[in-house]
Amino acid sequence: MVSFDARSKDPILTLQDVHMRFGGVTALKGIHYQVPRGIVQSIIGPNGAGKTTLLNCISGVLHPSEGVISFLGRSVESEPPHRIAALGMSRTFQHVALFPRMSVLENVMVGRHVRTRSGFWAVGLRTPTMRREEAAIGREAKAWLDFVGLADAAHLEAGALPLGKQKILEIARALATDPALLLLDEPAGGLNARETEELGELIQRIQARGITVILVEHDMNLVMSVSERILVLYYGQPLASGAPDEIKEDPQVIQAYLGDEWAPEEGKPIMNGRF
Ligand SMILES: Nc1ncnc2c1ncn2[C@@H]1O[C@H](COP(=O)(O)OP(=O)(O)OP(=O)(O)O)[C@@H](O)[C@H]1O
Repeated sequence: MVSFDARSKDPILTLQDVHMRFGGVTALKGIHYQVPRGIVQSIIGPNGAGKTTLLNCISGVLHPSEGVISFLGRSVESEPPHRIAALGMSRTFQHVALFPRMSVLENVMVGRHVRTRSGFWAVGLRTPTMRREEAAIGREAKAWLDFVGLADAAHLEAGALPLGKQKILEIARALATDPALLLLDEPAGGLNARETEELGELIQRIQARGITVILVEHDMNLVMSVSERILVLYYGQPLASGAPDEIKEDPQVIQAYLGDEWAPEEGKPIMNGRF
């Protein structure tokens, strides 16, 4: 078992003995882990290793069968997703989940409403207070679109954007909740090399704003370039944890991913493809 002490004494997220069972399948088998504030923490592992299940447990989409998950010092393993979001955790999904008929700007405004008193649908009543709040939400949503580089697309229908831009829009919507912790589930899936590079830059700018990022991703170039620390999951258990250079050279990780016959030649990068 890999147990990792946080560098910081005040981790943003702590997992203690987290198990997740689906009938006869045990997707997570006793995860102990801590994520320090302010880092980009990646979670990698072969298909079926339990990465998405772990994100779902952290964000309240699933409740773990056993174990404790603390976010900002508070146990959240039994909380519903909206309450966890209100505490300052936000996420994107592996498959884009936007409102395709709404504009790009409106999609971000929906994210922002997590933080407001009136709520998205109540705005339809249009009292003066709500109108003021709505105008402020619009300004903040525009600022986030600007931040991710989608300001020019603000009034387009979200469903009309190419996939790469829809994925960035999902990130803008997640950021609009003002998260302390942002979970990204395979954000590079379906992106081309240039878009993936831009995504990497965006993740670094998000981190520079003080937001902790947990990244689940198969694109190893992206993972290696943005992560401060990487957790490798294998059959529902942590196999290794460390800085990118340590993970690249970890024989157990190489074996888990590639098998002995794919061991790299001396001096060549190990993880430079998609798994
Ligand atoms: N709702 C579910 N019901 C039953 N089994 C599930 C469910 N969700 C996940 N599993 C199983 O749990 C294990 C972990 O799945 P998970 O999707 O978390 O892996 P992953 O590492 O995210 O994989 P990928 O890289 O392919 O997305 C797999 O064996 C999967 O079949």
